[in-house]
Amino acid sequence: MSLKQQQYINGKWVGAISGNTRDIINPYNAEVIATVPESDETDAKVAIAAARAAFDMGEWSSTPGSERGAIVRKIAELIERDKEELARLESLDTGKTVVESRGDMDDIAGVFRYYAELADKDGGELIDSPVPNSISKVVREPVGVCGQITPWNYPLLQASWKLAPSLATGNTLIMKPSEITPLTTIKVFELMEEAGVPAGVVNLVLGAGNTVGAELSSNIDVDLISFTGGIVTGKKIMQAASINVKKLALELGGKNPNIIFADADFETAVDQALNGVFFHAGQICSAGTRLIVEESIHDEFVHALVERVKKFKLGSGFDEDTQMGPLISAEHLGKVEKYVETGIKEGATLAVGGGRPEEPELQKGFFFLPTIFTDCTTDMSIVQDEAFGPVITVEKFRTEEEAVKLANDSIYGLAGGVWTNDIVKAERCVAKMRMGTVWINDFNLYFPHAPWGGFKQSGIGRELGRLGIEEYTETKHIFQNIKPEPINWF
Ligand SMILES: NC(=O)c1ccc[n+]([C@@H]2O[C@H](COP(=O)([O-])OP(=O)(O)OC[C@H]3O[C@@H](n4cnc5c(N)ncnc54)[C@H](O)[C@@H]3O)[C@@H](O)[C@H]2O)c1
Ligand SMILES: C[N+](C)(C)CC=O
Repeated sequence: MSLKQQQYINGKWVGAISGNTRDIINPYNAEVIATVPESDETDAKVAIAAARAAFDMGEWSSTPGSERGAIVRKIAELIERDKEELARLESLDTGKTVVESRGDMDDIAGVFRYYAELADKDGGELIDSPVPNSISKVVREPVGVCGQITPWNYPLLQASWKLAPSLATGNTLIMKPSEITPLTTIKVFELMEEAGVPAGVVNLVLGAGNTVGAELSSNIDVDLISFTGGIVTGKKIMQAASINVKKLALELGGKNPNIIFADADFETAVDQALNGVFFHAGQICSAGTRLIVEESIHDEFVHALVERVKKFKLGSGFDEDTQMGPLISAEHLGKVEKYVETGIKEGATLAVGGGRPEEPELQKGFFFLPTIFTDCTTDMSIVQDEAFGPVITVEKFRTEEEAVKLANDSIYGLAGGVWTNDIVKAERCVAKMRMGTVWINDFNLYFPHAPWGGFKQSGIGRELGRLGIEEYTETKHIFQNIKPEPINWF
């Protein structure tokens, strides 16, 4: 592997101060694929100091937006140049199919291109001042030092949603990828160095959440913390960030309803209900794992899903005919197994799957069969909790109102879908669905131009789109008196 198996602090590739390392595991066969530094709070403090000094020096924040944009565009070009290497690295690290990883790399380059274009587009706003002889204007400035913490399921994609807008707006940053999937993030730091990002502006620290992540969340020199991950960690970060009232952006989990009306195009809805869940073995925050199906087509719909699921080809992400890879780790496999056991205990009916595959070649990896539960109700924990694996729960409904009520019965509010050929009905449902993204006759589509984020406990703030850039800026009002004179009050 030509990758530097190190972290990047203040423009230098370094190991952990303690000398500790961590093995990175291939989820397909549990083999070690890399060994990287395992840092702790001490290394995080050094990286934070570097980012603070770089920001306070002001070189990057005062670089014209067009020049910052050119560097961000260069990063996009380098990602496109190294797309195949990056995609293979992502599949090696996560187990997802290389076809999916290639798609991710296209999306990631697109995110850098999108924010490169926005880097010089905000010249501020002149206000029509109510005060005579004055100029009132509003400008947006970088927030400062940003701590960025990412999960293991879409390692580089989630990193790109943070790196590109924060760089375009002139911030400095410290990124901590998930300790189990750091490889493509390391590679992109190599590319950012090659693109000419100045030393200290971008810093990469590798280590665990309760050490490096906790330091980033609580250190008073960090002005903003942007986190993507689980709800439990999100709550801890929110608490830690209160130390200096950091700005906070949280992209948390989801339990995403997918409503199928009887008048939807049947074949398309079946196909897309599968697509909406089983990519990356269901390890997707916005996976449509909560199917809510109109009673009149329920049995036929479930039958069609089950017949398709039985034929899924599980295997190595590098085999072109593999449709679904493994789960990320032995620990996560254990969690999904427990979730399925709970479903059975709660009285849901197992329609297909429910265990590990039997093929000898899949025994070393962390594989779990695609699974469908029917006879599910909202009081079951399997309907309320994120499975983060290849598991669908199916509920039935009779009326439109009931469908929407079921869909909203959740602490989460990340995403949802509605399938129907009656567009007025779809619009009525969407207006009542409490989620950050709702798809009509589609599922799981996202692109850099539209914001992404959650209602309710799925998060705070938005990534992507223009809102994604606003997360990384502070708003300043500047008032100028152009005819100053004494008031003679005192
Ligand atoms: N909303 C979104 O866009 C989105 C996208 C991807 C994943 N997710 C969510 O991410 C979760 C899966 O990812 P995960 O298992 O890596 O999540 P996680 O919360 O376990 O870990 C995410 C990151 O937080 C770090 N971390 C852990 N404890 C920490 C602490 N005390 N302080 C600071 N950082 C800490 C981890 O090291 C990792 O880098 C799912 O819930 C999924 O829905 C959400
Ligand atoms: C946001 N998304 C869909 C790319 C990944 C969620 O896990």
